[in-house]
Amino acid sequence: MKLELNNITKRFGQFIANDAINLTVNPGEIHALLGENGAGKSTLMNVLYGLYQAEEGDILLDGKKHTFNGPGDAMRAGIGMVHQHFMLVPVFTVAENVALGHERSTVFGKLDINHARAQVIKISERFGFNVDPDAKIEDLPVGIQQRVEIIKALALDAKVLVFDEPTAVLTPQETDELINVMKQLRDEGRAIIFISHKLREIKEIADKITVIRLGKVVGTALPSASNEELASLMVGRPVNLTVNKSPLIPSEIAFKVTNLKLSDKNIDILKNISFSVTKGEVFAIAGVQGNGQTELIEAIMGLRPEATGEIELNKNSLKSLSINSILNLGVGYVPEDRHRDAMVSNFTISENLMLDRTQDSPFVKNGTIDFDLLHDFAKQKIEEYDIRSQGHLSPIGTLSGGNQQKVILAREMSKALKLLVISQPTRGLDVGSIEFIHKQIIKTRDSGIPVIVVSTELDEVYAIADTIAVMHHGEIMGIVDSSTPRETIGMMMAGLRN
Ligand SMILES: Nc1ncnc2c1ncn2[C@@H]1O[C@H](COP(=O)(O)OP(=O)(O)OP(=O)(O)O)[C@@H](O)[C@H]1O
Repeated sequence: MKLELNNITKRFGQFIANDAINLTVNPGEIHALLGENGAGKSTLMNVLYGLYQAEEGDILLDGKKHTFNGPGDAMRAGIGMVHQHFMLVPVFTVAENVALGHERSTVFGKLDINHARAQVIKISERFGFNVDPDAKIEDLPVGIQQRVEIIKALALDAKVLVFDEPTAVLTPQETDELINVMKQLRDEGRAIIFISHKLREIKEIADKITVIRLGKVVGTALPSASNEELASLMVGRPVNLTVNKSPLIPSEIAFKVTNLKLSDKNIDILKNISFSVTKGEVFAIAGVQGNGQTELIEAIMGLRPEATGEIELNKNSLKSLSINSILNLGVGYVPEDRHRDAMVSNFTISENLMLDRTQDSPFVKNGTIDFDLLHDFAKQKIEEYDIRSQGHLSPIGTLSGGNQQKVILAREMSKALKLLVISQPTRGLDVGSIEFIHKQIIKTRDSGIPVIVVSTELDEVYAIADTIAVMHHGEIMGIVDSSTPRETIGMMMAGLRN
């Protein structure tokens, strides 16, 4: 089915998120949408899926005009969406989730779980998905949950499929598998829209690329374009993807973990972890997601009191301190799940910039908040971090994913720091913002602060790390310096000791 979006304009108040956008996607084509954080990609997809109604413009499927008042209309017309944040009901089974939302469709009639189960099995077999129709969503890893979203779309035989940053939360192997599935869907003649900030993936699978900036289409490109060409088309200026940094100056140990152990139901999650970080050092923890990195950071931040071993910052034990006490010591913390742990959606940007700053808060005087000071601070950070929004009083939930991440980074990196702990610093950020955040991390390091970064992106690890530790199955496979070849790191990620 051919999709045409003609002159789509979507406003939020005075703000124009999509400005007369034209996009045509043919059957059997993977069409990538590329654009900076806040460029308007997700908004356009939400218009297509009936979540938003455009003020102007038309949606055409095989030349026929459609109006979608909700996702149900879009789904029935043959549009499927795999969301950035899954829209599944966690306490329901896979089959129940597949049946949900389809209840008014002719395919399912009423909530027909048996039919849904059969569909799950059939589609799983076709794509080699290995998904159990009776498993509960909340018990499944993210990679499998995503497959459920794909099954849900295919159960209604979606002819146009939208993948909005589907690889952001996947392991490299899951990404490769997803890329194969997308190719298979294309070869079956479906029209596919793919949104990603990862130029490598776009170049690997896209047939065409449309670039959006500030709500407008600014150009198209072929997958053969260089990274630099794509980046500058997207950001509107040249982007330098390598960070300049001076060599690590040997210094005293500021942070130390000794024999940290954690187990859950007799399974060892952290096995005797020991490492130290000096002042002014970026210590990166690499590894495939799910090898204990999350739990290690949680233990450091006081969120895993059951862990044994020692954790010290400037020779003071952090063990048995609460997360609040640790934050109040001057630890900046950017958690991996920003929605759950780092922001309050309906609070403004200003209010979110103040969160967690209870004791040392520069914005609180005599027990009251100095709003003028807070708003000035927010305006300054919006400028400095290039946070695209309608101002400091916008609720953070209305910002694009990448811009939400920038607010959290701005808050944590602006504290009087003794230690900075960041998980997946640039997840969901565009290349221009990645360049900026990497520079900020190096600036923090150069001011003598120890920095711990967890990242599943090897490019990122190499761009900023002085020292690299690789985790595998809850263990550190080796601690090496950043001149170590990628192959060695890759072998450690697969479980071989250095
Ligand atoms: N419900 C809303 N209310 C107000 N403004 C909104 C709303 N939804 C989106 N916006 C604004 O529209 C702009 C486009 O956001 P959108 O999420 O489409 O960007 P994006 O290109 O998908 O970015 P990212 O790459 O960061 O996900 C942003 O500036 C955002 O703040």
